[in-house]
Amino acid sequence: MALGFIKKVFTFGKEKPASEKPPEGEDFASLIEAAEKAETEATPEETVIAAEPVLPEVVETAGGPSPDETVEEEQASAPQEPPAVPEVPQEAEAVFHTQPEQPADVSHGEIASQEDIAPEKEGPVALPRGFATVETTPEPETEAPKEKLTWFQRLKAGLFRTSSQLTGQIAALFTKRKLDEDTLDELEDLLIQADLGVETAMRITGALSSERYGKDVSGEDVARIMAAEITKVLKPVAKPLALDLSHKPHVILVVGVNGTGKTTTIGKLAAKLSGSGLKVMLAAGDTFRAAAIEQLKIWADRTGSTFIGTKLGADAAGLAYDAFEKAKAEKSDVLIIDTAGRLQNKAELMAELEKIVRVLGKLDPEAPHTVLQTLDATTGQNAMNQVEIFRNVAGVNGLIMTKLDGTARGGILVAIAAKHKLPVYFIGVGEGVDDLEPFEAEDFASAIAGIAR
Ligand SMILES: Nc1nc2c(ncn2[C@@H]2O[C@H](COP(=O)(O)OP(=O)(O)OP(=O)(O)O)[C@@H](O)[C@H]2O)c(=O)[nH]1
Repeated sequence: MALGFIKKVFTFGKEKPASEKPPEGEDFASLIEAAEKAETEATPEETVIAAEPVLPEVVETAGGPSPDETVEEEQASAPQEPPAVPEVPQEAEAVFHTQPEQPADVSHGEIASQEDIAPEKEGPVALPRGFATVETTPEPETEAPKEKLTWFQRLKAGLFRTSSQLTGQIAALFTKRKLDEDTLDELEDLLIQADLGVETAMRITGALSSERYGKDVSGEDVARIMAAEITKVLKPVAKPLALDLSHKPHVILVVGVNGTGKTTTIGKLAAKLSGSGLKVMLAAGDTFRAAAIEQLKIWADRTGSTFIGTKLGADAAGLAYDAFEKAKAEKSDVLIIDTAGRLQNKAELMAELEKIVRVLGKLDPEAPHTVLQTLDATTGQNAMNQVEIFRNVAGVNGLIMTKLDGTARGGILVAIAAKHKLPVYFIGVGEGVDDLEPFEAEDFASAIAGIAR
Protein backbone atom coordinates (compact mmCIF):
# COMPACT_ATOMS: atom_id res chain seq x y z
CA MET A 1 0.00 0.00 0.00
CA ALA A 2 2.80 2.35 0.94
CA LEU A 3 4.12 1.83 -2.54
CA GLY A 4 0.90 3.08 -3.94
CA PHE A 5 -0.33 -0.29 -5.02
CA ILE A 6 -4.00 -0.48 -5.45
CA LYS A 7 -5.43 -3.76 -4.40
CA LYS A 8 -8.95 -4.79 -5.08
CA VAL A 9 -10.99 -7.77 -4.30
CA PHE A 10 -10.56 -9.86 -7.02
CA THR A 11 -7.55 -8.88 -5.04
CA PHE A 12 -4.80 -10.92 -6.39
CA GLY A 13 -2.71 -13.17 -4.18
CA LYS A 14 0.84 -12.97 -5.25
CA GLU A 15 2.10 -16.16 -3.92
CA LYS A 16 4.75 -17.53 -6.11
CA PRO A 17 5.18 -21.18 -5.25
CA ALA A 18 8.62 -22.41 -4.44
CA SER A 19 9.68 -24.07 -7.63
CA GLU A 20 9.93 -27.76 -7.44
CA LYS A 21 11.75 -30.27 -9.50
CA PRO A 22 9.54 -31.98 -12.04
CA PRO A 23 8.36 -35.29 -10.69
CA GLU A 24 10.45 -38.22 -11.70
CA GLY A 25 9.00 -40.33 -14.50
CA GLU A 26 5.94 -38.15 -14.91
CA ASP A 27 3.32 -39.96 -16.88
CA PHE A 28 2.41 -37.38 -19.43
CA ALA A 29 0.80 -40.03 -21.60
CA SER A 30 -2.01 -40.37 -19.09
CA LEU A 31 -2.36 -36.64 -19.04
CA ILE A 32 -2.65 -36.47 -22.78
CA GLU A 33 -5.01 -39.43 -22.72
CA ALA A 34 -7.29 -37.63 -20.29
CA ALA A 35 -7.00 -34.50 -22.36
CA GLU A 36 -7.94 -36.38 -25.50
CA LYS A 37 -10.91 -37.87 -23.73
CA ALA A 38 -12.06 -34.44 -22.68
CA GLU A 39 -11.38 -33.17 -26.16
CA THR A 40 -13.49 -35.80 -27.89
CA GLU A 41 -16.28 -35.00 -25.49
CA ALA A 42 -16.01 -31.27 -25.92
CA THR A 43 -14.84 -30.63 -29.45
CA PRO A 44 -14.68 -32.28 -32.82
CA GLU A 45 -11.42 -33.80 -34.09
CA GLU A 46 -8.61 -31.37 -34.38
CA THR A 47 -5.97 -31.43 -36.98
CA VAL A 48 -2.29 -31.07 -36.37
CA ILE A 49 -1.02 -27.73 -37.55
CA ALA A 50 0.09 -27.68 -41.14
CA ALA A 51 3.35 -26.06 -42.22
CA GLU A 52 1.55 -22.83 -43.08
CA PRO A 53 -1.70 -23.06 -41.26
CA VAL A 54 -4.56 -20.73 -41.95
CA LEU A 55 -7.82 -20.23 -40.20
CA PRO A 56 -10.63 -22.20 -41.72
CA GLU A 57 -13.55 -20.14 -42.91
CA VAL A 58 -15.97 -21.79 -40.61
CA VAL A 59 -14.74 -22.88 -37.26
CA GLU A 60 -16.06 -24.94 -34.42
CA THR A 61 -17.36 -23.00 -31.49
CA ALA A 62 -17.49 -25.79 -28.96
CA GLY A 63 -17.19 -24.69 -25.45
CA GLY A 64 -18.03 -21.03 -25.89
CA PRO A 65 -21.13 -19.26 -24.88
CA SER A 66 -24.03 -21.56 -25.51
CA PRO A 67 -24.67 -22.10 -29.23
CA ASP A 68 -28.18 -20.76 -28.93
CA GLU A 69 -26.97 -17.47 -27.58
CA THR A 70 -24.23 -17.01 -30.09
CA VAL A 71 -26.44 -17.99 -32.98
CA GLU A 72 -29.06 -15.52 -31.89
CA GLU A 73 -26.52 -12.75 -31.64
CA GLU A 74 -25.02 -13.55 -35.02
CA GLN A 75 -28.38 -13.83 -36.72
CA ALA A 76 -29.37 -10.40 -35.54
CA SER A 77 -26.53 -8.81 -37.46
CA ALA A 78 -25.91 -11.15 -40.39
CA PRO A 79 -28.63 -13.72 -40.84
CA GLN A 80 -27.16 -15.21 -44.02
CA GLU A 81 -23.66 -15.85 -42.81
CA PRO A 82 -22.44 -18.43 -40.31
CA PRO A 83 -20.19 -16.90 -37.64
CA ALA A 84 -16.69 -16.71 -38.98
CA VAL A 85 -13.39 -15.98 -37.34
CA PRO A 86 -12.33 -12.49 -38.23
CA GLU A 87 -9.20 -12.35 -40.34
CA VAL A 88 -6.32 -11.25 -38.18
CA PRO A 89 -3.09 -9.87 -39.54
CA GLN A 90 -0.07 -12.13 -39.31
CA GLU A 91 1.67 -10.04 -36.67
CA ALA A 92 -1.24 -10.06 -34.27
CA GLU A 93 -1.84 -6.40 -34.87
CA ALA A 94 -5.55 -6.52 -35.23
CA VAL A 95 -7.37 -5.57 -32.09
CA PHE A 96 -11.10 -5.87 -32.03
CA HIS A 97 -12.89 -3.44 -29.81
CA THR A 98 -16.31 -4.41 -28.78
CA GLN A 99 -19.07 -2.51 -27.10
CA PRO A 100 -21.66 -4.06 -24.85
CA GLU A 101 -24.93 -4.38 -26.69
CA GLN A 102 -27.47 -1.61 -26.20
CA PRO A 103 -30.91 -2.76 -25.15
CA ALA A 104 -33.47 -2.43 -27.95
CA ASP A 105 -36.02 0.37 -27.74
CA VAL A 106 -39.17 -1.31 -26.64
CA SER A 107 -41.45 1.66 -26.00
CA HIS A 108 -45.03 1.14 -27.02
CA GLY A 109 -47.70 3.50 -28.22
CA GLU A 110 -50.73 4.14 -26.08
CA ILE A 111 -53.61 1.74 -26.42
CA ALA A 112 -57.25 2.77 -26.08
CA SER A 113 -58.82 1.19 -23.07
CA GLN A 114 -61.06 -1.82 -23.68
CA GLU A 115 -64.05 0.04 -22.25
CA ASP A 116 -63.75 2.66 -25.00
CA ILE A 117 -64.20 0.19 -27.79
CA ALA A 118 -66.15 -2.77 -26.45
CA PRO A 119 -69.67 -2.73 -25.00
CA GLU A 120 -69.83 -3.72 -21.41
CA LYS A 121 -70.66 -7.41 -20.91
CA GLU A 122 -73.50 -8.14 -18.53
CA GLY A 123 -73.23 -11.71 -17.33
CA PRO A 124 -73.56 -14.86 -19.44
CA VAL A 125 -75.63 -14.65 -22.66
CA ALA A 126 -78.77 -16.81 -22.70
CA LEU A 127 -78.53 -18.86 -25.90
CA PRO A 128 -81.61 -20.15 -27.75
CA ARG A 129 -82.40 -23.78 -27.26
CA GLY A 130 -80.38 -26.09 -29.38
CA PHE A 131 -77.20 -24.09 -28.73
CA ALA A 132 -74.63 -24.54 -26.07
CA THR A 133 -71.66 -22.49 -25.03
CA VAL A 134 -68.30 -23.94 -25.89
CA GLU A 135 -66.48 -24.93 -22.75
CA THR A 136 -63.40 -22.81 -22.65
CA THR A 137 -60.52 -23.91 -20.54
CA PRO A 138 -59.37 -21.11 -18.30
CA GLU A 139 -56.00 -19.60 -19.11
CA PRO A 140 -53.40 -21.36 -17.03
CA GLU A 141 -52.04 -19.06 -14.43
CA THR A 142 -48.59 -17.98 -15.38
CA GLU A 143 -46.10 -19.88 -13.30
CA ALA A 144 -44.46 -17.80 -10.65
CA PRO A 145 -40.83 -17.26 -11.57
CA LYS A 146 -38.66 -19.94 -9.96
CA GLU A 147 -36.72 -18.70 -7.01
CA LYS A 148 -33.08 -18.26 -7.88
CA LEU A 149 -30.92 -20.77 -6.09
CA THR A 150 -28.30 -19.40 -3.77
CA TRP A 151 -24.71 -20.15 -4.64
CA PHE A 152 -24.51 -22.73 -1.87
CA GLN A 153 -27.63 -24.49 -3.16
CA ARG A 154 -26.09 -24.63 -6.61
CA LEU A 155 -22.81 -25.88 -5.24
CA LYS A 156 -24.57 -28.52 -3.20
CA ALA A 157 -26.59 -29.61 -6.22
CA GLY A 158 -23.40 -29.74 -8.29
CA LEU A 159 -21.61 -31.85 -5.71
CA PHE A 160 -24.63 -34.05 -5.03
CA ARG A 161 -23.12 -37.07 -6.74
CA THR A 162 -19.90 -36.72 -4.77
CA SER A 163 -21.64 -36.30 -1.43
CA SER A 164 -24.50 -38.76 -1.86
CA GLN A 165 -22.17 -41.55 -2.91
CA LEU A 166 -19.93 -40.93 0.06
CA THR A 167 -22.58 -40.35 2.72
CA GLY A 168 -24.58 -43.35 1.51
CA GLN A 169 -21.56 -45.61 1.92
CA ILE A 170 -20.71 -44.14 5.31
CA ALA A 171 -24.25 -44.60 6.61
CA ALA A 172 -24.19 -48.23 5.46
CA LEU A 173 -20.81 -48.78 7.11
CA PHE A 174 -21.96 -47.69 10.54
CA THR A 175 -25.30 -49.44 10.57
CA LYS A 176 -25.30 -51.46 13.78
CA ARG A 177 -21.56 -51.15 14.19
CA LYS A 178 -19.50 -49.33 16.74
CA LEU A 179 -16.43 -47.32 15.95
CA ASP A 180 -13.48 -49.70 16.18
CA GLU A 181 -10.30 -50.40 14.23
CA ASP A 182 -12.16 -52.25 11.48
CA THR A 183 -14.76 -49.58 10.88
CA LEU A 184 -12.07 -46.90 11.00
CA ASP A 185 -10.04 -48.75 8.35
CA GLU A 186 -13.09 -49.19 6.16
CA LEU A 187 -13.99 -45.54 6.54
CA GLU A 188 -10.48 -44.52 5.57
CA ASP A 189 -10.76 -46.61 2.42
CA LEU A 190 -14.08 -45.00 1.52
CA LEU A 191 -12.64 -41.53 1.95
CA ILE A 192 -9.62 -42.36 -0.19
CA GLN A 193 -11.85 -43.84 -2.89
CA ALA A 194 -13.78 -40.56 -2.86
CA ASP A 195 -10.54 -38.86 -4.01
CA LEU A 196 -10.09 -36.94 -0.77
CA GLY A 197 -6.50 -38.14 -0.45
CA VAL A 198 -4.76 -40.21 2.21
CA GLU A 199 -3.79 -37.25 4.37
CA THR A 200 -7.32 -35.89 4.68
CA ALA A 201 -8.79 -39.37 5.08
CA MET A 202 -6.48 -39.93 8.07
CA ARG A 203 -7.35 -36.55 9.55
CA ILE A 204 -11.03 -37.42 9.43
CA THR A 205 -10.67 -40.90 10.89
CA GLY A 206 -8.32 -39.54 13.56
CA ALA A 207 -10.78 -36.84 14.63
CA LEU A 208 -13.68 -39.30 14.60
CA SER A 209 -11.73 -41.82 16.60
CA SER A 210 -10.77 -39.36 19.33
CA GLU A 211 -14.37 -38.26 19.70
CA ARG A 212 -16.32 -41.49 19.44
CA TYR A 213 -14.07 -44.55 19.69
CA GLY A 214 -15.98 -47.55 21.03
CA LYS A 215 -19.32 -45.76 20.71
CA ASP A 216 -22.15 -45.84 18.23
CA VAL A 217 -21.62 -43.55 15.29
CA SER A 218 -24.24 -42.06 13.02
CA GLY A 219 -23.84 -40.83 9.46
CA GLU A 220 -24.46 -37.33 10.80
CA ASP A 221 -21.55 -37.64 13.25
CA VAL A 222 -19.21 -38.58 10.43
CA ALA A 223 -20.54 -35.85 8.12
CA ARG A 224 -20.06 -33.19 10.79
CA ILE A 225 -16.49 -34.25 11.55
CA MET A 226 -15.72 -34.70 7.87
CA ALA A 227 -16.91 -31.16 7.08
CA ALA A 228 -14.87 -29.72 9.94
CA GLU A 229 -11.67 -31.50 8.91
CA ILE A 230 -12.08 -30.73 5.21
CA THR A 231 -12.64 -27.08 6.11
CA LYS A 232 -9.32 -27.07 7.97
CA VAL A 233 -7.56 -28.38 4.87
CA LEU A 234 -9.27 -25.94 2.51
CA LYS A 235 -9.22 -22.74 4.55
CA PRO A 236 -5.56 -21.90 3.86
CA VAL A 237 -6.04 -22.20 0.09
CA ALA A 238 -9.37 -20.41 -0.24
CA LYS A 239 -8.07 -16.99 -1.16
CA PRO A 240 -9.25 -14.15 -3.30
CA LEU A 241 -7.38 -13.46 -6.49
CA ALA A 242 -5.38 -10.35 -5.64
CA LEU A 243 -4.98 -7.91 -8.50
CA ASP A 244 -2.15 -5.42 -8.38
CA LEU A 245 -3.68 -2.77 -10.55
CA SER A 246 -0.60 -0.57 -10.35
CA HIS A 247 0.82 -2.78 -13.09
CA LYS A 248 -1.59 -1.63 -15.80
CA PRO A 249 -2.13 -4.30 -16.87
CA HIS A 250 -2.03 -7.01 -14.27
CA VAL A 251 -1.22 -9.99 -16.49
CA ILE A 252 -2.99 -13.28 -15.89
CA LEU A 253 -1.68 -16.25 -17.84
CA VAL A 254 -4.12 -19.15 -17.98
CA VAL A 255 -2.67 -22.61 -18.48
CA GLY A 256 -3.93 -26.17 -18.29
CA VAL A 257 -4.61 -29.31 -20.24
CA ASN A 258 -6.96 -28.84 -23.19
CA GLY A 259 -10.62 -29.18 -22.36
CA THR A 260 -10.18 -28.26 -18.71
CA GLY A 261 -12.11 -25.04 -19.27
CA LYS A 262 -9.43 -22.39 -19.82
CA THR A 263 -11.25 -20.36 -22.42
CA THR A 264 -14.63 -20.60 -20.75
CA THR A 265 -13.13 -19.61 -17.41
CA ILE A 266 -11.39 -16.64 -19.00
CA GLY A 267 -14.77 -15.53 -20.35
CA LYS A 268 -16.35 -15.86 -16.93
CA LEU A 269 -13.50 -13.93 -15.28
CA ALA A 270 -13.67 -11.22 -17.91
CA ALA A 271 -17.39 -10.85 -17.26
CA LYS A 272 -16.75 -10.32 -13.56
CA LEU A 273 -13.88 -7.91 -14.08
CA SER A 274 -15.41 -5.80 -16.80
CA GLY A 275 -18.70 -5.90 -14.91
CA SER A 276 -16.95 -4.14 -12.06
CA GLY A 277 -15.71 -1.42 -14.38
CA LEU A 278 -12.20 -2.66 -15.14
CA LYS A 279 -10.71 -2.44 -18.60
CA VAL A 280 -9.98 -5.97 -19.71
CA MET A 281 -8.08 -7.36 -22.68
CA LEU A 282 -8.23 -11.00 -23.76
CA ALA A 283 -5.39 -12.51 -25.81
CA ALA A 284 -5.94 -15.67 -27.80
CA GLY A 285 -2.64 -17.41 -27.09
CA ASP A 286 -4.07 -20.82 -27.91
CA THR A 287 -2.97 -20.58 -31.52
CA PHE A 288 -3.16 -24.34 -31.88
CA ARG A 289 -6.92 -24.51 -32.16
CA ALA A 290 -9.02 -22.26 -34.40
CA ALA A 291 -12.11 -22.78 -32.30
CA ALA A 292 -10.31 -21.54 -29.22
CA ILE A 293 -9.50 -18.25 -30.97
CA GLU A 294 -13.09 -17.84 -32.15
CA GLN A 295 -14.44 -18.84 -28.76
CA LEU A 296 -12.34 -16.24 -26.96
CA LYS A 297 -13.37 -13.56 -29.46
CA ILE A 298 -17.01 -14.34 -28.69
CA TRP A 299 -16.35 -14.06 -24.98
CA ALA A 300 -14.56 -10.74 -25.52
CA ASP A 301 -17.52 -9.38 -27.49
CA ARG A 302 -19.90 -10.63 -24.91
CA THR A 303 -18.05 -9.14 -21.95
CA GLY A 304 -17.07 -5.83 -23.52
CA SER A 305 -13.39 -6.77 -23.41
CA THR A 306 -10.79 -5.93 -26.03
CA PHE A 307 -9.66 -8.93 -28.05
CA ILE A 308 -6.29 -9.60 -29.58
CA GLY A 309 -5.66 -12.67 -31.67
CA THR A 310 -3.44 -13.97 -34.39
CA LYS A 311 -3.43 -16.64 -37.05
CA LEU A 312 -3.79 -20.29 -36.34
CA GLY A 313 -0.37 -21.79 -35.78
CA ALA A 314 1.35 -18.43 -35.19
CA ASP A 315 3.90 -17.99 -32.42
CA ALA A 316 1.96 -17.79 -29.17
CA ALA A 317 4.79 -16.04 -27.32
CA GLY A 318 4.84 -13.34 -30.02
CA LEU A 319 1.13 -12.84 -29.57
CA ALA A 320 1.53 -12.63 -25.80
CA TYR A 321 4.25 -9.99 -26.20
CA ASP A 322 2.15 -7.92 -28.63
CA ALA A 323 -0.86 -8.20 -26.37
CA PHE A 324 1.13 -7.02 -23.35
CA GLU A 325 2.49 -4.01 -25.27
CA LYS A 326 -0.96 -3.14 -26.55
CA ALA A 327 -2.56 -3.53 -23.15
CA LYS A 328 0.10 -1.22 -21.68
CA ALA A 329 -0.48 1.34 -24.40
CA GLU A 330 -4.22 1.20 -23.91
CA LYS A 331 -3.86 1.25 -20.12
CA SER A 332 -5.87 -1.91 -19.67
CA ASP A 333 -6.33 -2.93 -16.06
CA VAL A 334 -6.13 -6.64 -16.68
CA LEU A 335 -4.75 -8.70 -19.55
CA ILE A 336 -5.79 -12.35 -19.60
CA ILE A 337 -3.84 -14.63 -21.92
CA ASP A 338 -5.26 -17.96 -23.07
CA THR A 339 -2.80 -20.72 -23.94
CA ALA A 340 -2.85 -24.05 -25.74
CA GLY A 341 -3.50 -27.14 -23.67
CA ARG A 342 -2.04 -29.48 -26.22
CA LEU A 343 0.54 -29.31 -28.94
CA GLN A 344 2.06 -32.09 -30.95
CA ASN A 345 3.89 -33.34 -27.89
CA LYS A 346 4.64 -32.54 -24.29
CA ALA A 347 8.06 -31.04 -24.98
CA GLU A 348 6.62 -28.55 -27.46
CA LEU A 349 3.81 -27.51 -25.17
CA MET A 350 6.15 -27.00 -22.26
CA ALA A 351 8.64 -25.08 -24.41
CA GLU A 352 5.87 -22.81 -25.62
CA LEU A 353 4.66 -22.05 -22.10
CA GLU A 354 8.18 -21.37 -20.91
CA LYS A 355 8.72 -19.02 -23.84
CA ILE A 356 5.51 -17.12 -23.14
CA VAL A 357 6.56 -16.59 -19.52
CA ARG A 358 10.06 -15.54 -20.60
CA VAL A 359 8.84 -13.09 -23.21
CA LEU A 360 6.34 -11.44 -20.87
CA GLY A 361 9.16 -11.01 -18.38
CA LYS A 362 11.03 -8.86 -20.89
CA LEU A 363 8.35 -6.20 -20.62
CA ASP A 364 7.93 -6.53 -16.88
CA PRO A 365 10.17 -8.81 -14.83
CA GLU A 366 7.23 -9.59 -12.53
CA ALA A 367 4.95 -10.65 -15.36
CA PRO A 368 2.94 -12.79 -15.63
CA HIS A 369 1.64 -11.57 -12.31
CA THR A 370 -0.74 -14.46 -11.90
CA VAL A 371 -0.45 -17.87 -13.53
CA LEU A 372 -3.75 -19.64 -13.21
CA GLN A 373 -4.24 -23.29 -13.94
CA THR A 374 -7.66 -24.69 -14.71
CA LEU A 375 -8.40 -28.23 -13.55
CA ASP A 376 -11.30 -30.39 -14.65
CA ALA A 377 -12.77 -32.04 -11.54
CA THR A 378 -14.13 -34.95 -13.56
CA THR A 379 -10.60 -36.18 -14.28
CA GLY A 380 -10.02 -37.05 -10.62
CA GLN A 381 -6.48 -38.11 -9.77
CA ASN A 382 -5.23 -36.99 -13.17
CA ALA A 383 -5.81 -33.39 -12.10
CA MET A 384 -3.25 -33.93 -9.34
CA ASN A 385 -0.53 -34.86 -11.85
CA GLN A 386 -1.45 -31.94 -14.07
CA VAL A 387 -0.74 -29.47 -11.28
CA GLU A 388 2.69 -30.98 -10.76
CA ILE A 389 3.58 -30.63 -14.43
CA PHE A 390 2.27 -27.13 -15.07
CA ARG A 391 3.47 -25.52 -11.87
CA ASN A 392 7.01 -26.58 -12.66
CA VAL A 393 6.95 -25.29 -16.20
CA ALA A 394 4.80 -22.20 -16.00
CA GLY A 395 5.07 -21.26 -12.33
CA VAL A 396 1.40 -21.79 -11.60
CA ASN A 397 0.46 -19.80 -8.50
CA GLY A 398 -3.28 -20.29 -8.38
CA LEU A 399 -5.93 -22.80 -9.35
CA ILE A 400 -9.47 -22.80 -10.62
CA MET A 401 -11.37 -26.05 -10.57
CA THR A 402 -14.06 -26.42 -13.22
CA LYS A 403 -16.87 -28.89 -13.89
CA LEU A 404 -17.71 -29.49 -10.26
CA ASP A 405 -21.31 -29.78 -11.40
CA GLY A 406 -22.48 -33.34 -11.60
CA THR A 407 -19.18 -35.04 -10.89
CA ALA A 408 -18.68 -37.77 -8.31
CA ARG A 409 -15.03 -36.77 -8.05
CA GLY A 410 -15.24 -33.37 -6.36
CA GLY A 411 -13.12 -34.71 -3.50
CA ILE A 412 -10.03 -34.30 -5.65
CA LEU A 413 -9.96 -30.60 -4.87
CA VAL A 414 -9.33 -31.46 -1.23
CA ALA A 415 -6.45 -33.80 -2.10
CA ILE A 416 -4.91 -31.16 -4.37
CA ALA A 417 -5.24 -28.50 -1.68
CA ALA A 418 -3.61 -30.77 0.89
CA LYS A 419 -0.74 -31.69 -1.40
CA HIS A 420 0.02 -28.55 -3.41
CA LYS A 421 -1.23 -25.85 -1.06
CA LEU A 422 -1.78 -23.53 -3.99
CA PRO A 423 -4.53 -20.94 -3.67
CA VAL A 424 -7.84 -21.99 -5.18
CA TYR A 425 -9.47 -18.79 -6.35
CA PHE A 426 -12.65 -19.86 -8.05
CA ILE A 427 -14.67 -22.95 -8.85
CA GLY A 428 -16.86 -23.58 -11.88
CA VAL A 429 -20.17 -25.36 -11.67
CA GLY A 430 -21.49 -24.96 -15.20
CA GLU A 431 -20.90 -23.54 -18.64
CA GLY A 432 -22.77 -20.28 -18.13
CA VAL A 433 -21.18 -16.92 -17.50
CA ASP A 434 -22.41 -16.86 -13.90
CA ASP A 435 -21.28 -20.39 -13.10
CA LEU A 436 -18.00 -19.32 -11.55
CA GLU A 437 -17.78 -18.32 -7.91
CA PRO A 438 -15.05 -17.53 -5.42
CA PHE A 439 -13.94 -20.63 -3.61
CA GLU A 440 -15.19 -20.83 -0.01
CA ALA A 441 -13.77 -23.51 2.25
CA GLU A 442 -16.79 -24.02 4.53
CA ASP A 443 -19.28 -24.06 1.66
CA PHE A 444 -17.29 -26.62 -0.24
CA ALA A 445 -16.66 -28.82 2.79
CA SER A 446 -20.34 -28.77 3.78
CA ALA A 447 -21.44 -29.54 0.23
CA ILE A 448 -19.11 -32.55 0.04
CA ALA A 449 -20.24 -33.80 3.44
CA GLY A 450 -23.86 -33.27 2.39
CA ILE A 451 -24.77 -31.05 5.33
CA ALA A 452 -26.71 -27.80 5.48
CA ARG A 453 -25.08 -24.46 6.21
N1 LIG B 1 -20.27 -28.56 -16.93
C1 LIG B 1 -19.28 -27.67 -17.03
N2 LIG B 1 -18.67 -27.49 -18.21
C2 LIG B 1 -17.67 -26.59 -18.29
C3 LIG B 1 -17.23 -25.85 -17.17
N3 LIG B 1 -16.20 -25.06 -17.58
C4 LIG B 1 -16.01 -25.31 -18.90
N4 LIG B 1 -16.90 -26.23 -19.33
C5 LIG B 1 -17.02 -26.81 -20.66
O1 LIG B 1 -15.87 -27.59 -20.94
C6 LIG B 1 -15.59 -27.59 -22.32
C7 LIG B 1 -14.14 -27.21 -22.56
O2 LIG B 1 -13.98 -25.87 -22.15
P1 LIG B 1 -12.92 -24.91 -22.84
O3 LIG B 1 -13.06 -23.60 -22.16
O4 LIG B 1 -13.01 -24.94 -24.31
O5 LIG B 1 -11.59 -25.62 -22.42
P2 LIG B 1 -10.10 -25.25 -22.84
O6 LIG B 1 -9.25 -25.65 -21.70
O7 LIG B 1 -10.02 -23.83 -23.26
O8 LIG B 1 -9.85 -26.20 -24.05
P3 LIG B 1 -8.77 -26.04 -25.27
O9 LIG B 1 -9.11 -24.76 -25.95
O10 LIG B 1 -9.03 -27.23 -26.10
O11 LIG B 1 -7.42 -26.02 -24.66
C8 LIG B 1 -16.58 -26.63 -22.94
O12 LIG B 1 -17.65 -27.37 -23.45
C9 LIG B 1 -17.05 -25.78 -21.77
O13 LIG B 1 -18.34 -25.24 -21.95
C10 LIG B 1 -17.89 -26.08 -15.90
O14 LIG B 1 -17.58 -25.51 -14.85
N5 LIG B 1 -18.91 -27.00 -15.90
